[in-house]
Amino acid sequence: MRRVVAQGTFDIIHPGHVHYLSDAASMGDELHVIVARRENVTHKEPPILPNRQRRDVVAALEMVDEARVGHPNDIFAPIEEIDPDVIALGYDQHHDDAAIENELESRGIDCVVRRASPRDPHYEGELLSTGDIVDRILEQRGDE
Ligand SMILES: Cc1cc2nc3c(=O)[nH]c(=O)nc-3n(C[C@H](O)[C@H](O)[C@H](O)COP(=O)(O)O)c2cc1C
Ligand SMILES: Nc1ncnc2c1ncn2[C@@H]1O[C@H](COP(=O)(O)OP(=O)(O)OP(=O)(O)O)[C@@H](O)[C@H]1O
Repeated sequence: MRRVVAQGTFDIIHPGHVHYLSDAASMGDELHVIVARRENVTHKEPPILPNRQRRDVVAALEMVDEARVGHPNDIFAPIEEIDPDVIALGYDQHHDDAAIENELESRGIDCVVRRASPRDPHYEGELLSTGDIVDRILEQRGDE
């Protein structure tokens, strides 16, 4: 049973997330998703929605076998628990593949690090980024 791990913030779910998770799922037999805790999202605006709500929506997606809110301070704790064969990074995720591979090796976890592919808009106006969705909400509802 080839286990794949995917991860992210997954604030407002959109087709880009669906593409990423489908891509990750195709890399093995079982897809486990780690949903970033709000306090660990420091490289951009923090998510709007609660950890639990973001996890619940990800868990409901058909290609996801299991989803969990990540560890508060050791991002490799869930990796040790899941013991994946593949970690599928998102096409634009800010992580350093080599650094993750080194950490996996130092923890004795036999797992490859791969990158998923990007999903570009299929039509005018399709929004495939949470940040862009929030911007559009602010534009259209911001002054209510
Ligand atoms: C291998 C791996 C393990 C992770 N484990 C956790 C974790 O245990 N807890 C957590 O809050 N975030 C975890 N994350 C998510 C990161 O904290 C980061 O917030 C996330 O990758 C943001 O990606 P995004 O900008 O695409 O949403 C993990 C990420 C990776 C790549
Ligand atoms: N359009 C897309 N195509 C492919 N993968 C995507 C796309 N959008 C997001 N992802 C992937 O989904 C995962 C989670 O993304 P995240 O929760 O950061 O949402 P986001 O839409 O990328 O947010 P933002 O654009 O505000 O940074 C990341 O690995 C990211 O690479």
